[in-house]
Amino acid sequence: MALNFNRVMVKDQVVDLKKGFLGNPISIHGVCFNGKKTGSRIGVQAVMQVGVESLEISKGLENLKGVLGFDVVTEVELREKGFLGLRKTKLVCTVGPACSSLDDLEKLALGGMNVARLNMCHNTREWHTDVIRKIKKLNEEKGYCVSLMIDTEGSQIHVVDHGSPSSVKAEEGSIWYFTTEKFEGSRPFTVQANYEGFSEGIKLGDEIVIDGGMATFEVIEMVGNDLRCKCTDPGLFLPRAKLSFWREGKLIGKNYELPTLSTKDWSDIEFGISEGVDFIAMSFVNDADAVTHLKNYISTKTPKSIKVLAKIESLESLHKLEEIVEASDGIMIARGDLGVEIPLEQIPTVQEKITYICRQLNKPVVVASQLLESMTEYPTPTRAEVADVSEAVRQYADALMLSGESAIGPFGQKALSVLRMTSSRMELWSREENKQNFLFQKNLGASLPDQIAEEICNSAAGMANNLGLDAIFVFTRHGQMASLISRNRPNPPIFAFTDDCSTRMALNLQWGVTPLLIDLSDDMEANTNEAIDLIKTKGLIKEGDTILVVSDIIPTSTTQTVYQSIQVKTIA
Ligand SMILES: Nc1ncnc2c1ncn2[C@@H]1O[C@H](COP(=O)(O)OP(=O)(O)O)[C@@H](O)[C@H]1O
Ligand SMILES: C=C(OP(=O)(O)O)C(=O)O
Ligand SMILES: [K+]
Ligand SMILES: [Mg+2]
Repeated sequence: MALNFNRVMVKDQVVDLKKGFLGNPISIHGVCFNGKKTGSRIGVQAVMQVGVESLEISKGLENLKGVLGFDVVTEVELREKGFLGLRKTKLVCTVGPACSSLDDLEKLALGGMNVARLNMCHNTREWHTDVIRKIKKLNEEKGYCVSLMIDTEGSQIHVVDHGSPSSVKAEEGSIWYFTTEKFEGSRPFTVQANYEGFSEGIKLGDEIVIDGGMATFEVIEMVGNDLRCKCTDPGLFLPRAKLSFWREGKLIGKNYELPTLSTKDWSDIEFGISEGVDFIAMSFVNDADAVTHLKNYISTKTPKSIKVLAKIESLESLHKLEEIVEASDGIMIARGDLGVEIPLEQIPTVQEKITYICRQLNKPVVVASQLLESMTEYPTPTRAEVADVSEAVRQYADALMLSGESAIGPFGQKALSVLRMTSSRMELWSREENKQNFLFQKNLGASLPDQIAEEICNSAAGMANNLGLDAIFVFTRHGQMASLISRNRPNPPIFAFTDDCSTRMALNLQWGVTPLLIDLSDDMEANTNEAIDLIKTKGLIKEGDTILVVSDIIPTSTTQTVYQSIQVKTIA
């Protein structure tokens, strides 16, 4: 439901919420309804539903941001399909020129896009700002809940110019000149690379592989820093094609001399922070330190919790997988570049291993690249692509990602619906056929309350499955409890009630979790009743439905007892 009002009556005075009250930015802090004072967000809903008698004003517009309760898409899905029908696997769409209008973005949101990804490799700052504003507008004015992710360019050796804006064919035996020197207009058989040191350490006879195998060249002459090469395996140069260097069948680790985050990446990160994005995906992470460094940096720059996803796309990162997963807030399996660095036949097993480790260590994992590649051009996917998507769902990835399919393809919405339907189908099958693979439980918590939380969440998932309950309600400030339940991949949907906007947006990437914004107090009984009422008033829960309620709200005052509980409630 959207907060689609700009003005309210405050003590008989009309207040423009955008302009503020007496020159101060304002938010609705408390609302009197039927003589009873309620908190901010509950109150806001009362405003919309029945009108209010009076408002109390406090500073900061924060409370107005975001939307109470369900986002519009989940609400419709729930109404149509019931609790068990809610899709568990989350969907990420790369936004590009083919889908950047408000209308197209709304269609993707309606089609189930949970996270919009902006790849900072492409396009201008203004273009990215415009897309971010549009998505926020859809969330705030129309009640969608689409999180924002920026993806850093990373240090990669790639083609800047190969003499054409589109792809160019390299024929067997043709001679090409690789340089970093910029050239004007068209210079046939010349390729400009982005990185000065691209040819350092290269010897005669080494190979240059384009985009992980699109074409291959052999170095036949060194001309200063430039290379003259002969095409030994014909193929295509796409714009911005990636270059990798091989000797005697082995990758030469050239990328490692470059920093994980370039000057441009830092400036893009600065931009992401100032625009208040929810996730930063970091390209070419090679160790945990790079992730920790970025996370620390973000925490000094903004109070908002921005999640850092490490992209696994280098050979090096596979050697340090566990430490990288532990240091980050989530992982993206960037199969595109990974397939340049390791033999393609290893991708499926590596993917399975990464998704499993992420689940054990309780970090969300996104499977990315080429899921429905043929749909970048054609309106239907190949059978093999559908099988690949299903396999990622069977492995319990948290999320699936579209790249060119949505960014530049004319069938982006259709590709999204293929992801949606394929994942729902696989989820249903796993559940009905009892194919779920259970997790080897690894204990994560160090302190007693953390260990209790973990045990509660493991038991909650088991109980919900064994008893065939309708839904799991979890109250969570930082999202930890919700993700611990999600880690068990239970059958019923997980409704995560939080009063923190960034927690809500971060939970959008977690398997089976529907995040809802609500007013939370230290009184758990009141919280539970409010949550049930919220769903009841919408007619989405009925008498006799049985839900599991999990909470671990550590009270704000130290004199109160810590309240960690698990209850079963049958709706009266
Ligand atoms: N913001 C953008 N502006 C223009 N083109 C884009 C944008 N984002 C993505 N693209 C296009 O979509 C393709 C797929 O995008 P992406 O998933 O980011 O993969 P990659 O950059 O690795 O090819 C890109 O190659 C590029 O052609
Ligand atoms: C997702 C990936 O990264 P990017 O699109 O940024 O190269 C990938 O390499 O698969
Ligand atoms: K990138
Ligand atoms: Mg990549």
